[in-house]
Amino acid sequence: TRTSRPQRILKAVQTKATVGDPQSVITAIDHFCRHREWAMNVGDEKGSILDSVVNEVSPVTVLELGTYCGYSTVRIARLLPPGACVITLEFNPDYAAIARQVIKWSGLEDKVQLVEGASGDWIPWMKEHFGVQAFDLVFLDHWKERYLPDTKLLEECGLIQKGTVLLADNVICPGTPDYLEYVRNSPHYNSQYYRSHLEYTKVEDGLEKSVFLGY
Ligand SMILES: CCCNc1ncnc2c1ncn2[C@@H]1O[C@H](/C=C/CNC(=O)c2cc(-c3ccc(F)cc3)cc(O)c2O)[C@H](C)[C@H]1O
Ligand SMILES: [Mg+2]
Repeated sequence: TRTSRPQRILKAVQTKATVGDPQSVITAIDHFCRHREWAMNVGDEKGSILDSVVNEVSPVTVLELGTYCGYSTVRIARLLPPGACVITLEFNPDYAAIARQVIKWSGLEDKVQLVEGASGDWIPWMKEHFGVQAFDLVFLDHWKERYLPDTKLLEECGLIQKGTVLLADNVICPGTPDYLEYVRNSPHYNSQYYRSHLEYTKVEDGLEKSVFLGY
């Protein structure tokens, strides 16, 4: 049977990128998705905004919701200092398997903990299982209708504390209206929109950065 798009993305990495060179992995995926087949990676334009937020926060523990092929996992992990790590949740086993190989090719496996499972099942176990006190940065890029319920779950589990930064992809396209309304109207968040474009296109999209102010 035909290969899947994530399998073709992995092949592009393995033929075009250099083992142990995260930037070449990012460049290979962006080139493939811009010139061969579009795919829903955060991409280079929004990826630069993601990079600037990671550098600004200099997080020790990062949570990523929705690994997909591991593109944004590599973008985040390549900027983390020794001792810092990104826990990334992916519930589709085929995507998780591809992402593991992309992360391995980039040489960043020591900074990444890829957990195969659903956010709703794993978030309540984060403290106990991973010894996480609170996340410094959360990157939301999974099913758009899950952004709000998972944010509320993270709050309930005490995984969002004063200073935690939430960075959400696709707040315009496909859009996350209930999440946007929540973080923009809540007195507990200071929210900021970074206008950009849908990956590899001229369509408007953007990232929303929301800093938790405490209770
Ligand atoms: C209950 C499960 C929830 N918990 C979960 N727990 C763990 N993993 C989860 C959970 N829910 C989902 N996932 C995983 O995350 C990934 C899902 C990612 C979803 N992303 C989009 O849908 C999107 C669409 C467009 C787009 C824009 C314009 C278009 F025309 C077409 C497409 C652009 C974009 O940048 C986009 O990120 C992955 C495929 C999926 O297995
Ligand atoms: Mg996205």
